[in-house]
Amino acid sequence: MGGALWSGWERSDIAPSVILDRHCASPAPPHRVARTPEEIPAGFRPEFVVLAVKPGGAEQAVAAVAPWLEGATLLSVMAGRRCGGLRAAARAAGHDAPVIRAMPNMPSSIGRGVTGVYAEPEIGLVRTMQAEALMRAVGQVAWVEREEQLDLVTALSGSGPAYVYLLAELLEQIGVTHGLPPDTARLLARGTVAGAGAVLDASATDAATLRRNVTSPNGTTAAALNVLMQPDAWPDSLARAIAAATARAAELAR
Ligand SMILES: NC(=O)C1=CN([C@@H]2O[C@H](COP(=O)(O)OP(=O)(O)OC[C@H]3O[C@@H](n4cnc5c(N)ncnc54)[C@H](O)[C@@H]3O)[C@@H](O)[C@H]2O)C=CC1
Ligand SMILES: O=C(O)[C@@H]1CCC=N1
Repeated sequence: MGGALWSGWERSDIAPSVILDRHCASPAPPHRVARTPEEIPAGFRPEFVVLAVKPGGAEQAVAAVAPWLEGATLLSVMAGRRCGGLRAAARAAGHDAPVIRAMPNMPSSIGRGVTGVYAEPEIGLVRTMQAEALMRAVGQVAWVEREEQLDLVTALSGSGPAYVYLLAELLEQIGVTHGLPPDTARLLARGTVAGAGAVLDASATDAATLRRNVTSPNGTTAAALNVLMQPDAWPDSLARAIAAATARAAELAR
């Protein structure tokens, strides 16, 4: 995810930055990569320190970047991990860094992400605007008022691209199972998901109306939707999936 965000930030006019990751390719100057904290230039004073490690690595990562936290805001994209816990980790490392949490998603890598953002109440306007600008560089932004709402955002849009890819995967598999050549099934499945997404993007029409526009009375779509829209079919399985992901985000907080 850090790489996806970076690809957007690199295209924008972000101030000189240092990426700390053993696995990162070298960015274009004036940005640079550090394989270890020791390689971060002395005197570097970042306005934001972005945490994009796995949630379980938060404490270790905060400790590693502690020397650069003075005057900086922590911007975490980690699922679950709460502002309070991250702030405590920063305090334990010697700095009382304010925390903003963002939950982006993978289309951020092509500037088409959607990000839910939450800021601690005492975060000032300048930092709020800066965080918004960072996330707008990779797509659309929606602020949430309560931190726990980010768990639902994580389940809905953070993980959401995986649900859409699963749909493409299953359509392709079913096409092959029922006799289409694999290349044809792949083209049709991917093209359908991508094309339907593009229409959603290009139109202000709500999704239910777009669905109805495809659905001829007594036609093929109606036959399929009669299966998918049964209360115990997609409405139930998707609701349970989102609930499971939301609960997992809350677990990660602990
Ligand atoms: N993958 C996704 O679509 C999304 C992920 N996230 C969040 O982003 C975070 C990262 O997830 P992924 O990118 O999927 O994981 P990943 O495993 O692909 O990337 C983590 C990166 O952190 C680096 N790293 C780990 N510990 C480090 C340390 N102490 N110092 C420097 N670098 C370190 C690793 O080398 C790796 O490149 C997670 O907290 C996840 O919840 C949030 C939104 C979407
Ligand atoms: O699966 C995860 O935990 C992360 C958070 C949202 C997308 N990937």
